[in-house]
Amino acid sequence: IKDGWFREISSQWPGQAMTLKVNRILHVEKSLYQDVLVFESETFGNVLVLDGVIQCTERDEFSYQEMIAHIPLASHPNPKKVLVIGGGDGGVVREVLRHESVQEVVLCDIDEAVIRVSKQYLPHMSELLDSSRVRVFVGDGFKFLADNTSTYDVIITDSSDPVGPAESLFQKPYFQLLHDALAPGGSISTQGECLWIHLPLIKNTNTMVKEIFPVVEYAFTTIPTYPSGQIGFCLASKDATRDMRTPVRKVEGTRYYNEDVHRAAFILPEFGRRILETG
Ligand SMILES: NCCCCCc1nc2ccccc2[nH]1
Repeated sequence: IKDGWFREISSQWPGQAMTLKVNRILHVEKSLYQDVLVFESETFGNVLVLDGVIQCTERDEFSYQEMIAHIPLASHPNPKKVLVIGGGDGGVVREVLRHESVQEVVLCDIDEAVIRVSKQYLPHMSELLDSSRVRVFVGDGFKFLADNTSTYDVIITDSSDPVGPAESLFQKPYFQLLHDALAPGGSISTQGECLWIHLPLIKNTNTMVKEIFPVVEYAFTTIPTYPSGQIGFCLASKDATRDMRTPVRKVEGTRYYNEDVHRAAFILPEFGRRILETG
């Protein structure tokens, strides 16, 4: 942070950097896994930063949390058990609980510092982590998945980027574990990076996931504080007949997501469609 501005400089997006005006620094910590920073921004509320990368801001987090949750959930006929890997801020859990069919949400995040800091500085994201339908585990998602096969109707991987603690969550063994932890007819969504920045990574992930799942799709949302103002999702289903582009249930109380936005999220610009939807 220099002259009152936070700059998101990263080798993942060379030559560009999102900058946010800082009112005051709220928390600085080196956890077991990453550097944790929370600051109060001038126009985006409180901001959570992990290893120098913006994870969420109070003003625009709902776009990402709603889309990563409701695309797999609203297109699933009857989701009862949901698992969230990562997402220690609690935003995805808040969205999962909007589905009345969901009986239990389990959250597994490797870093207790993210959960603790989110409870303190991101109340509108973390408050439902204490809901009676929610169980929170601190640990490695790999181990958790291996210990819980054929269990979940939807698994959402709300990870940071493939640099640091989340690196392994973008590789084939992880997607095989996801597949095996799903109940029949289960679906997944994962933080899938941005077409403007990570197209080769997205292509490789798409190809790799197609070797494991019969249905694989990519969708994206707009979000001002992620690099290039967009972020996407890798979506897949064990059910070869699942149409993840079509919501089969309405979702109440959202600020970004609706059934038309759901469908529109899969419509890619030509440079993305050409790479992802052909062989
Ligand atoms: N450069 C884009 C990063 C996207 C990160 C999405 C995200 N935001 C999070 C907040 C807390 C824990 C895990 C998270 N995963």
